[in-house]
Amino acid sequence: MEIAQSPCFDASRSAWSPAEFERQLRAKGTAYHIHHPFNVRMNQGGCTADEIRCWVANRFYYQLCIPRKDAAILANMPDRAHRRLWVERILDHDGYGDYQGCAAGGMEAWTQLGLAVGLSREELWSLQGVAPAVRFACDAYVNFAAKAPWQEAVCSSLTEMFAPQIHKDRLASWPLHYAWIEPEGLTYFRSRIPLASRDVEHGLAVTITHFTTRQAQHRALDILQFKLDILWSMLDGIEKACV
Ligand SMILES: O=C(O)c1cc(C(=O)O)c2c(n1)C(=O)C(=O)c1cc(C(=O)O)[nH]c1-2
Repeated sequence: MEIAQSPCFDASRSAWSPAEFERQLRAKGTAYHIHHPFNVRMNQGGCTADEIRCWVANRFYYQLCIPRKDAAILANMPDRAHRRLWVERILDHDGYGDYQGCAAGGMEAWTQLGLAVGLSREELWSLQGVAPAVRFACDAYVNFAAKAPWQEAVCSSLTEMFAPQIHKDRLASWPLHYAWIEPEGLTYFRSRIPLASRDVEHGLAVTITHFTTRQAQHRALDILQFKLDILWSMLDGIEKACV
């Protein structure tokens, strides 16, 4: 898949230091979907119950795609040490073992969110309410992860640098604005905060080690922008389908 290239940079300039490269990656947070009008309105309490249900049902497709894209990356990773770290991401979402407690996994936690907002398990898992634009956006992420060199796919996961804040915002604002949602329904958001930070530590280490010329570092920024665009497009699709 072709990633759009940022317009003007001088490839002959020397590489950024790791610290400056990380700063440049983190600066991409200004384009995170935390700033999307639908997300802003949702966190300000402006959504109806139907709009919240619609967002939860559509976002479930993203939840479903994350372990599939992580499995695709795992398959492309030649190195055992990286695979040992990466496999945790799949288990985080799919769950493992006897399905008690945390082992139930993120998709089950998202299902509990669905139940808390008034969706049935069947409605959620049937994917009936998923808008085509949301499917296309999520599928683009899975396809990119399967086809790109694994380090590029790892780089595309770095939007997780910005995810703890979006989860914290929901934990702070939803109980105030949407008191009808049982607090246990918000467990998914709470659970992701430490996991996202752990994922980012590995993702940043891979990215900083792999993209070592100025040209490559710009490529990493373009990949991150591609993933930011996926998340933004998802919310565009959700806004169109749900409002
Ligand atoms: O709720 C959100 O806004 C949000 C965003 C993102 C993200 O930035 O990609 C992830 C998640 N949540 C999330 O829960 C999650 O498990 C996750 C995994 C990944 C990834 O790219 O591997 N992103 C995200």
